[in-house]
Amino acid sequence: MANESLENDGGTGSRNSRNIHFTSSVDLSTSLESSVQTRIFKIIVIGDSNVGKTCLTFRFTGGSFPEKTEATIGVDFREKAVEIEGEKIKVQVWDTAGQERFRKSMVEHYYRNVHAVVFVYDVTKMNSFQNLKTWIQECNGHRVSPTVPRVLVGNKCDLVSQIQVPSNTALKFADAHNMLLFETSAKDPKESQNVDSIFMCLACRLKAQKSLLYRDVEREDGRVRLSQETNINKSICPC
Ligand SMILES: Nc1nc2c(ncn2[C@@H]2O[C@H](COP(=O)(O)OP(=O)(O)OP(=O)(O)O)[C@@H](O)[C@H]2O)c(=O)[nH]1
Ligand SMILES: [Mg+2]
Repeated sequence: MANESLENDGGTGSRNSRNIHFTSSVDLSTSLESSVQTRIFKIIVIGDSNVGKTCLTFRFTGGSFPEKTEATIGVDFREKAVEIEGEKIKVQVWDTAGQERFRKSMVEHYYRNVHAVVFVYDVTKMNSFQNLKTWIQECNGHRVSPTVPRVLVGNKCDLVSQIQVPSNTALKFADAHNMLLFETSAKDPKESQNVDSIFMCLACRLKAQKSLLYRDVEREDGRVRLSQETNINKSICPC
């Protein structure tokens, strides 16, 4: 995947959105000094096309709802620096493509070294909820450890009159799969904090896993990819 560059940013023009670039690489030896500072948590966002994955990740990292999105091709990276109980952490969100034709060559990369998984459905589309089983199977099929935290997100709750997936049905499903359930809206500004809680809750759980390595660099094909700094959001654990 070295030097791979996918130009789509979901039409959002997000300044926090980054495509795949493994071009800014240096020898490991020259960058280790600064590598012990910040942990990076890789969180992937999975689900049917059109459920609002891009909008949710944009809301978390950019703080707003994108006016226009296009189907994600491959993956868009969005990153947010947060501070939890005094520790600076980078939350690296992988906004994946829901359409099979835009994701098939990328699936291995999605699940590789993933720290947490967010499964999204659209509360106004029963089909997107029923398809969660398939997304969970795909995740399990890629040897994602059961210890990797997973959460379930029902998006588009602002469309109250169109809701097809009852909360108690979603809750039962979440319980059965050992996941927390968030019902929210990427569009409704009043839900903004709730959207933040999805990712901050996962970051808090990951922070507690002391086994996760400290790193500011990632080995990729024998080289090292530098990560970029973004705004720091100080927070206490929302869980
Ligand atoms: N009403 C409402 N519309 C939303 C919400 N979130 C997303 N949308 C709309 O749903 C459509 C799809 O949103 P995206 O975020 O692009 O969907 P996606 O899951 O990233 O789709 P793929 O990239 O194809 O996998 C867009 O028209 C958004 O404006 C929400 O919370 N409420
Ligand atoms: Mg998308």
